[in-house]
Amino acid sequence: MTSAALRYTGVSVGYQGTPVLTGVDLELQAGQRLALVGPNGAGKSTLIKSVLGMSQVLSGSANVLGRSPAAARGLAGYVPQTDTLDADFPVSVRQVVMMGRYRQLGWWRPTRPADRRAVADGLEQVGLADRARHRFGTLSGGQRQRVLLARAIVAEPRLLLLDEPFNGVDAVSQEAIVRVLRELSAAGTALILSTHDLAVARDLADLVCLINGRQWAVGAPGETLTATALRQTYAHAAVDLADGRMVLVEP
Ligand SMILES: Nc1ncnc2c1ncn2[C@@H]1O[C@H](COP(=O)(O)OP(=O)(O)OP(=O)(O)O)[C@@H](O)[C@H]1O
Repeated sequence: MTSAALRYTGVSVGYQGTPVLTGVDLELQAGQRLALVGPNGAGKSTLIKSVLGMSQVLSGSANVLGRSPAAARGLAGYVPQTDTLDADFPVSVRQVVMMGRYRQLGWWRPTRPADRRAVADGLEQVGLADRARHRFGTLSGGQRQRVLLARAIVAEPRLLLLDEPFNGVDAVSQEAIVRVLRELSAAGTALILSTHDLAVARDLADLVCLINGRQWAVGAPGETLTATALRQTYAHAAVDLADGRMVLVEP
């Protein structure tokens, strides 16, 4: 039997020895899509970073692709929030995507035909084949997000983490990203994405994890995106379920 893509048992994560999120119990199998949902400062990015070895696991047992997060470093794919990147970075779209091949290639080696094919396929998959020669910084936010997704895809990770991939993304880019994520999970990639959008979580995820300083719930969207669980997690926000829609309302 192959090991789970991710298994966290009683995990606390944080920085410099101080926890920001506690009580995390998660198990994710190949091909499953997990949405992390919670308010600003809930610990979504910190949890994602813990999988990548970029924040600390302070207690409990954390297993990533059958290893400790430190030993799994570089194995999981990562699509960061685009607003954390320097858009003036003087590189072409193709060069950004090629960076995803460096782990397999070694950055000191010339690219091989297989790498160039993978980059072309990755750009095709996210619908940006015609932008390959463009400068990364000239693209829109949604297009840049799709380029970063292509960069992650070409590394062929078994586990892919995406930090708020739909932030500031228009409907066309969102649709393109959702389609690619569905294709990836159908091919066996396990996905973890953070989002503030409850409709995205409901429609895209097999599992939803509600967090806010601690884990409040994990399970299928129908079990977790309930008024009671969302009120607990968001504390200050009311939840209006009128018309079957779930909306977070500031008091
Ligand atoms: N490098 C860091 N060092 C110390 N504390 C940090 C660091 N990064 C984040 N934090 C703190 O950890 C807590 C959780 O932040 P995190 O970014 O994980 O939340 P989030 O759920 O992703 O929020 P948002 O929705 O606003 O992106 C916050 O209180 C934040 O100030």
